Amino acid sequence: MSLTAITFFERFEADILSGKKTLTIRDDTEKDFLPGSIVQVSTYEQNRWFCVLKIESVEAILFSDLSDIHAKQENMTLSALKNVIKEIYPSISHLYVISYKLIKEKVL
Ligand SMILES: CC(=O)Nc1ccn([C@H]2C[C@H](O)[C@@H](CO)O2)c(=O)n1
Repeated sequence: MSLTAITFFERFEADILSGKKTLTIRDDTEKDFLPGSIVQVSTYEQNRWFCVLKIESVEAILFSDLSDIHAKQENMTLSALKNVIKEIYPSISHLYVISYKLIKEKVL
């Protein structure tokens, strides 16, 4: 069964809405997004909807293989990205790179 919703920490909302952040790296509980599918996006903290994304790809990756290319698409340095991932997923080495496209922004 493919997933149809995802949450992000509020602190990443602006980067997603501006198009600066075009991928996220998750553990295997969030690997089942279907490329081409439409996903509703809310904040983790308040479950507040803020946009719609189209999934482009889902690819397995080892933590040790994360590179500057992934960091750039997260709008972070590689060391900042690795620190964020270590905080969220301590001691998990098998991860998934989920690439997406912003298709609908929040209308104020
Ligand atoms: C519940 C949960 O895990 N939520 C997450 C997980 C990851 N992110 C962001 C943080 C980084 O930018 C990438 C790397 O995992 O994805 C998130 O916003 N919320």
